[in-house]
Amino acid sequence: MGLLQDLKERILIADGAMGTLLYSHGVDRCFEELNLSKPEDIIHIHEAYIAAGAEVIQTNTYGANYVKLARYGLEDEVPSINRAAVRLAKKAAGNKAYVLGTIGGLRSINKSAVSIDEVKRTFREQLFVLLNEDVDGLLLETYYDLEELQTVLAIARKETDKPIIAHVSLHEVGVLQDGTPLSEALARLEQLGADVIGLNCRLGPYHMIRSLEEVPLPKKAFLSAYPNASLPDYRDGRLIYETNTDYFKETALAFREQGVRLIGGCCGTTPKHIEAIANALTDRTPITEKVVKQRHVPISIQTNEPNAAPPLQDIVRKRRSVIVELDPPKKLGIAKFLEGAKALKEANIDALTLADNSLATPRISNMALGSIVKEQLGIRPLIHITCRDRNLIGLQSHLMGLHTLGITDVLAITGDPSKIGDFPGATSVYDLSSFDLIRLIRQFNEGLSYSGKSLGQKTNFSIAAAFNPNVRHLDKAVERLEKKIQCGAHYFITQPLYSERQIEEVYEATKHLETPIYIGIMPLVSARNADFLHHEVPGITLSDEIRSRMAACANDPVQSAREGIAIAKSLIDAAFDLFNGIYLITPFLRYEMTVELVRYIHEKEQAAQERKVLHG
Ligand SMILES: Cc1cc2nc3c(=O)[nH]c(=O)nc-3n(C[C@H](O)[C@H](O)[C@H](O)COP(=O)(O)OP(=O)(O)OC[C@H]3O[C@@H](n4cnc5c(N)ncnc54)[C@H](O)[C@@H]3O)c2cc1C
Ligand code: MET
Ligand SMILES: [Zn+2]
Repeated sequence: MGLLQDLKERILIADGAMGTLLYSHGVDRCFEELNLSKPEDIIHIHEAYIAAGAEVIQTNTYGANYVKLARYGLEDEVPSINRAAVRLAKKAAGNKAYVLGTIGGLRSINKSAVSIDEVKRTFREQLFVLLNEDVDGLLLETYYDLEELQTVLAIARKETDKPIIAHVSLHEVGVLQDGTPLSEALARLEQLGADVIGLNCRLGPYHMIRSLEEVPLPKKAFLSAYPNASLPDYRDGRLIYETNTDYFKETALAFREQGVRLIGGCCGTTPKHIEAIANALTDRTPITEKVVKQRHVPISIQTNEPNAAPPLQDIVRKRRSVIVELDPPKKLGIAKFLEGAKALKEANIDALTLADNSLATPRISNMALGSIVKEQLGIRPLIHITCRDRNLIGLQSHLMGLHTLGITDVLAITGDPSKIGDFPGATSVYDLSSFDLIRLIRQFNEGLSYSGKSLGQKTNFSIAAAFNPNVRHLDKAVERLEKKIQCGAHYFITQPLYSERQIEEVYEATKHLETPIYIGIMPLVSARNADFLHHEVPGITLSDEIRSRMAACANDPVQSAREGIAIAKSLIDAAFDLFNGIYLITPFLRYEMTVELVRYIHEKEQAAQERKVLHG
């Protein structure tokens, strides 16, 4: 008899957690390395699960891959650790249990932390060792990212005919983190050839059962569930799980009612939990019919008001567009800021962009000021959002706040690291990369939170992303733009550029993109300001001519500003015919400078239009 033949006829019981069990016994190092250094401990755990009733056990190889072992300097031990793991499990199992070779997912909340190429490479290496050791089947578990699981499952299916069990992990009931309903995800896994499909980790039985209520009995595959013992509690720096195992008796019956044929445990479970399941399931006959609960799809309310202004990406595609940055003050008191905002509105800008603690220095919240300029002055605020200052919870709360305030224009950026700012000891969060943040906002626009949970409404964000052309290899920066477009960026805004030649180079390097770009221009205010940018800001190089022009008026602030404006005007001239979008950065709240430049752009535009009319 084989594993699948058995599953056809009856419910099988699997083992529970390895990692959390070791951890609860005080092991606080690489769990998989113990296959080499403490083999008897691992055998002992396998035996305890079998004694409790497990008929299917898994190798201690959840994190025995190149990426995770490298954290312990053990990346060269992938073959030896996996080989040892299978031998230990087989020794414990004898002919009493099937041995599954476990491979764990790599991507969690941060999708871009591990590339798909790396996923494939890492997976193949571990897969071949496990298959060579002749496991009875494979357990692909704890995959939050469906793309990753589909990729590795396809590889495994090509390489072996042995049973493959494929498990996703959920943050929310019934839905994966990208919004895919569980039933659809499992159907895809079945289609890719998984023999057993189901869930493990993150959720306890209650939420898993609710999730499975929406899943029909698969046609060819079998369902499985390895719930956590409970939701974890955080005590004295440790994650603690519920230890009451009676609850697992009731839930085993509920899993059976959902058509689950392979029931085990994940984090926090122990041999006692498995024993409870085994005691409860005296009748191992699987159900063959099931009433499936319809997934509750919340009605999405589109927030797009009929007369809402078109998004900036549409405006800049059609006509000249000027947006201006006016940074929130570093001190309390916003009178001068509001004066500047008003003057810029009168000069006729399309949006006022508000930085998010730029240079990692605290400023008045740009959300607060954005709301004030919108409500009091009728200005369209464009809010920069860094990944530096807010974790995944804070970012989502921030986005919901912006939506609630009716602010729809955002710029998703990594953010200058805290090290460079006024509080170098502060944490730079970076739960998400700029790519992930762009994806998150796009997901909000579909009405879904990061974990795939419905937000009840769709947001309507227009998503800008940053473009830094001040790098050695412009082609690499352009590759990042392409990736940002894939993630959902609607348009780009560049760092300030300081030479006509560079503006042309940027045009040449990006003319194949259909996504609009606003070219950044920041007027210089003094020779010192020019020297600072040239010598101290990575990537920014000012031409000798510009620096000597600024140096020539070093002791005359009025003349310096004039010269700065003149230089900015020639940069505008260079950008004018190549790009519709101009992004002006106001230096040190000196808004009279950017006001003058906005006027210059509009006059130039008007003259160009008149010429066009004249010449037909
Ligand atoms: C329009 C604009 C507005 C900004 N506003 C703010 C703000 O409000 N607050 C703030 O703190 N910061 C701000 N910044 C700065 C920005 O956060 C950092 O400069 C950032 O690293 C570049 O943009 P990003 O965050 O999208 O970078 P990403 O494209 O996410 O890049 C992140 C990091 O990857 C590396 N990288 C990027 N491109 C390359 C390349 N071609 N070659 C090698 N390495 C590369 C760099 O280390 C870079 O810092 C702004 C930048 C721009 C262009
Ligand atoms: C993090 S999910 C659990 C992985 C593995 N099955 C273990 O119990 O250690
Ligand atoms: Zn787990």
